[in-house]
Amino acid sequence: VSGGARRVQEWVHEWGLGEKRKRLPPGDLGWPLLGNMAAFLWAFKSNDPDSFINSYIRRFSRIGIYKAYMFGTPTIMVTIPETCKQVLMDDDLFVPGWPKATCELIGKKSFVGIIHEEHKRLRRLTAAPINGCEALTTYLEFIEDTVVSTLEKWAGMGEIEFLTELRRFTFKIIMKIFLSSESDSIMETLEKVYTDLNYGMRAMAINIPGFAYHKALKARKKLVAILQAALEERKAARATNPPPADKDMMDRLMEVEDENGRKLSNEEIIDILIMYLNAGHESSGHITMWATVFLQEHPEFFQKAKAEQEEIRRNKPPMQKGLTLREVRKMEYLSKVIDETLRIVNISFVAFRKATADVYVNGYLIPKGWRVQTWYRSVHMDPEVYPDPKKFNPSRWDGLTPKSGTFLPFGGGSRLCPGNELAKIEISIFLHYFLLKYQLTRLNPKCPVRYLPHPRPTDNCLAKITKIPTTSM
Ligand code: HEM
Repeated sequence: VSGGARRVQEWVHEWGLGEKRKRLPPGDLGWPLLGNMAAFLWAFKSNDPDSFINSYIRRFSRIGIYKAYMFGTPTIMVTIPETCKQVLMDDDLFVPGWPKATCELIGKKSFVGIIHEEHKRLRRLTAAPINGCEALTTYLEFIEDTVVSTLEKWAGMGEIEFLTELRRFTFKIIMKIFLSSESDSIMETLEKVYTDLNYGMRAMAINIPGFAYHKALKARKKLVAILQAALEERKAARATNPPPADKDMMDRLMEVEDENGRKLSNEEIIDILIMYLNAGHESSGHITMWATVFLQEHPEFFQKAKAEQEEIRRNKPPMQKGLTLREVRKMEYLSKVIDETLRIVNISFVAFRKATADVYVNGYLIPKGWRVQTWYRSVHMDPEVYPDPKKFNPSRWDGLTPKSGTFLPFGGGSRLCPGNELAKIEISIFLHYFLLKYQLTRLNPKCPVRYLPHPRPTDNCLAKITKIPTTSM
């Protein structure tokens, strides 16, 4: 950045810090207004997204904390396990600080906009019915039936967009948990609208026709209208009928009261649903696709993973119909495949926080009110933590228990993903049935990858799923 432009940016944003500004970490605030977004977008639109953080490491060494100007605000980026951990574990000094686009699209009353006790209460209410052992056992059969019938269907379909189909599959599962009594047509409409919402999530908040954010705002309006209608219908039904015995998450959210007897407003329920339905299908859909693709590209890992699943099938008691949670938890090698996929794909490459007071990390100042980005991606792609990081190698997990802060695919601290167990189970069950019976043939195996908002092949993984003729179930 030219000296003059840099000085203007620094003067505007750092002057108020007085002498303390000397304690800021190294870096620069880039160009006025744009900041460092051009460099970030350049890297993430190329085939080497890591070149963005690597340029800081090259210039200032691997200190794990740099200053920049991102998404319209001065930002401190933390990029190594030690600095990320310090930010993630301190709920008082760091609260969520997502860019405007994310907050507006996911909703201010969702978890991105609430903190401390309110956040804890709504997490308690919503996390156990998703991730608890009892809940997972309940969902297992539904997931399994869906996997078996979906794979069967795909095998008869010829060419499919594998990623698009997988997102439909994971959406079906999250709908079952959250809105089980809604119709298939609502589900289909919601799923389509979510694609537009998602593309706007990591975009600049430019509300002009033609920009991703504009389209995504329209998508949000549609989602709100659909969920509002569903909510009102349920409220009307409850006025005359007793509450249903079989509750989904919308029912739970409608019933919950705080210690003063206050119920959640429609707006709160809708924002929480929009957040969960989005977070609950995008990432798992993408990771399932990548795990399948990586296995198919590496026959030696495919065979090893398949042998484990065959062993599980052989040892199943003859009267037992489906898989049990215990069996899924015994899939040791498959779990390494999934962890390695999570590490290398980095679906959530970064999370956003805001400092509530001046705080020092590794001796450097994070000023009150500045944004903080925890770069999960650079932790996972750090050769000091994971040698040869670009190589997909499930065996790197043999005998390895990752040190705290070194493996953050689901984040950490109080914001740790509440769907992590559910996601792993969905992916494991899918791979179990896929490995036993099917294969994937991509039409464009060398198709370029787009990294924003999530890494995906630009053709959404056009492929054929076919039965492997020699295997019998
Ligand atoms: C492979 C799949 C998934 C990945 C990689 C993933 C990743 C993450 C990450 C990294 C975070 C933390 C963000 C932060 O630090 O602020 C997060 C939060 C969250 N995830 Fe997931 N997730 C996955 C699946 C799911 C599923 C299946 C659900 C729903 C059932 C879900 C619901 C959420 C919610 C609601 C949050 C916000 C938590 C909070 O702020 O308290 N995720 N996820």
